[in-house]
Amino acid sequence: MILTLTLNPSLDRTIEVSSLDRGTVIRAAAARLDPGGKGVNVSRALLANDVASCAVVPYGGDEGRRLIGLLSAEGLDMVTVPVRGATRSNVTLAEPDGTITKINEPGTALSAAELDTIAEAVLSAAHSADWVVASGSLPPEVPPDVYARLCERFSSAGIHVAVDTSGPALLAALAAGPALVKPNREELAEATGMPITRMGEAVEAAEKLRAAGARAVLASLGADGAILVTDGAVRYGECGVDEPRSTVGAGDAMLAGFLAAGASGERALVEALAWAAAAVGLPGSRMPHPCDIHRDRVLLRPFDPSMPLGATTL
Ligand SMILES: Nc1ncnc2c1ncn2[C@@H]1O[C@H](COP(=O)(O)OP(=O)(O)OP(=O)(O)O)[C@@H](O)[C@H]1O
Ligand SMILES: O=P(O)(O)OC[C@@]1(O)O[C@H](CO)[C@@H](O)[C@@H]1O
Repeated sequence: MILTLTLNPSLDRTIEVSSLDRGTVIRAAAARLDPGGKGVNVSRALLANDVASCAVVPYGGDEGRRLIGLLSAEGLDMVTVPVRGATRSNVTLAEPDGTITKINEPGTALSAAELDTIAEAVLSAAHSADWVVASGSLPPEVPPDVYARLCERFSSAGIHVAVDTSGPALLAALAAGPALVKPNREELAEATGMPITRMGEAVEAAEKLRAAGARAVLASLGADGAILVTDGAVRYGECGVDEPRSTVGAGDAMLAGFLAAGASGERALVEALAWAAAAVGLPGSRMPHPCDIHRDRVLLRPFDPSMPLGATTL
């Protein structure tokens, strides 16, 4: 079983616009609402592919109740923790050429008592977990070492921890020795202070994250695919998408596919790339089902350090 923790979940509203003209009234072509937050999406992708998962989800206010309603309608196995502050809403503006503009609210602060309750919920749900996934940004005032402390706790109990976050929370988590981190290109650059313009720099940055404590690094590089850097091996692959609809949540689908396939080696990388590409082909932060996933489109290639990386995407 894969347990996910999302300290800062969201309602994800996707608004399709024909163009984005600042300072004008824009009439939207369509809109959709998805449950969101990185760990929540990992659990949704696992559920869609019949892999056992449970999501720990703090929620508050009308938005929080709506979030839990949407997740219940999907049939997600959850431990919900009521908190005082309202759950945030994140907005994606999607243009016809695939350009995405995303506005993420900061979320509302969690008190020390609320954090303790959430940690207890994670600890009691983790008894049957093989992996704990700590994903997404931290709400305001949450100490940056919160994922690091979870990591220490679970690693000593023999439960693997995967972390997908950014900034100080990622740096603190690295020092606690997570089994896996899943940075995107911006997070790799931010965590290492290196510009990432070529594949060789991405691998070098991933090695720095390993030197800082992560055992394996699955780095997502947008349309350029992903690298898996482990002890003694660098693997690279990509997967084309016929008609990209939304990259939002593609990294979460990638992490879910990787864990579902055993979290190591080529097979897990193929699965990660196939799930991520499938998510890119779906609107909003919809997670892929088996019928959306095409493993035969994945190409694993020898890694070329001089390969330039394209423009970054969200
Ligand atoms: N335009 C694209 N075409 C094909 N595959 C893509 C494209 N964009 C993303 N992907 C796939 O999705 C994976 C994850 O994308 P990205 O690096 O943008 O993750 P992310 O920033 O963590 O996403 P999110 O935080 O929204 O989940 C990439 O490694 C790649 O495999
Ligand atoms: O603000 P964070 O926590 O970094 O990211 C939150 C978020 O952008 O991540 C998911 C996609 O990965 C969305 O469902 C959600 O809106």
